[in-house]
Amino acid sequence: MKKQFIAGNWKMNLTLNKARDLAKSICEGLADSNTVDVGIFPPFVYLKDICDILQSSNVFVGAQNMSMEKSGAFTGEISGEMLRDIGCTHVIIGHSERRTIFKETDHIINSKIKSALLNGLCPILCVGESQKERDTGKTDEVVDGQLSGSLENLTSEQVKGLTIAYEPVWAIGTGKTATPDQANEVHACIRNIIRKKYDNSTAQSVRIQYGGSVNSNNAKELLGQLEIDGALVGGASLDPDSFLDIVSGAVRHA
Ligand SMILES: O=C[C@H](O)COP(=O)(O)O
Repeated sequence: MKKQFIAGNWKMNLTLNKARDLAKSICEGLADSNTVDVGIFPPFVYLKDICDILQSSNVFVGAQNMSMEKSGAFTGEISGEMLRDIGCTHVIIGHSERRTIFKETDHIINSKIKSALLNGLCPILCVGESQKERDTGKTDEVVDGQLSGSLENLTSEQVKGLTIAYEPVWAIGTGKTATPDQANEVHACIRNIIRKKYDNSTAQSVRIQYGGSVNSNNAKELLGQLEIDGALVGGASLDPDSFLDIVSGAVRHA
């Protein structure tokens, strides 16, 4: 039985005090729940504070991005070693906003995943198609290409430790969620791609989250789908009640 994984991506939001309050509210609201994995992904500058607040809780803390480089003259960058050093356990890699606004390629994403793993961080790899790609029937092809490039030269053991977030670009921040059937179908396709590239046990071990306008009204049905192992939540993760409601919709699939 796989535990579902609900992650809150705070993106570039909040002030330090609001970030601290949100982390505390989430932690208190979860109490001792260990039937679901929960992680939050604050902006870089708040990470150390939030790691300290949550250090004896069961909430994971991760970054929204990291450098593919180890160290050195890379002004403005943050390394995997730095994230690990302050207590992060996870990192989001290849979010569609990184791919489109910051022009991150699958090659860069692949290097970042390798660097995250070398530093003991668990990556959440994001993939997903644009509206145009969906409309022209290219969803499976796009996701396959993103996975092939991003996972290049990774071993089955490494892939087993990954979380993949399927985030259709057209559903991010738009209020237009994929239907449970649409999401489940692409998740099954992603698992099949992993099965072909690796093997069945790798495909079954990897957790696949859905992301894109998840909220407290639609989470339960999405999370009830057989191929959906969690959610990567943006906007709704900034409100503790909404985020905790989403967490309470998590289930365990056999
Ligand atoms: O990382 C989270 C996703 O981009 C989803 O964001 P959203 O829930 O605001 O649509």
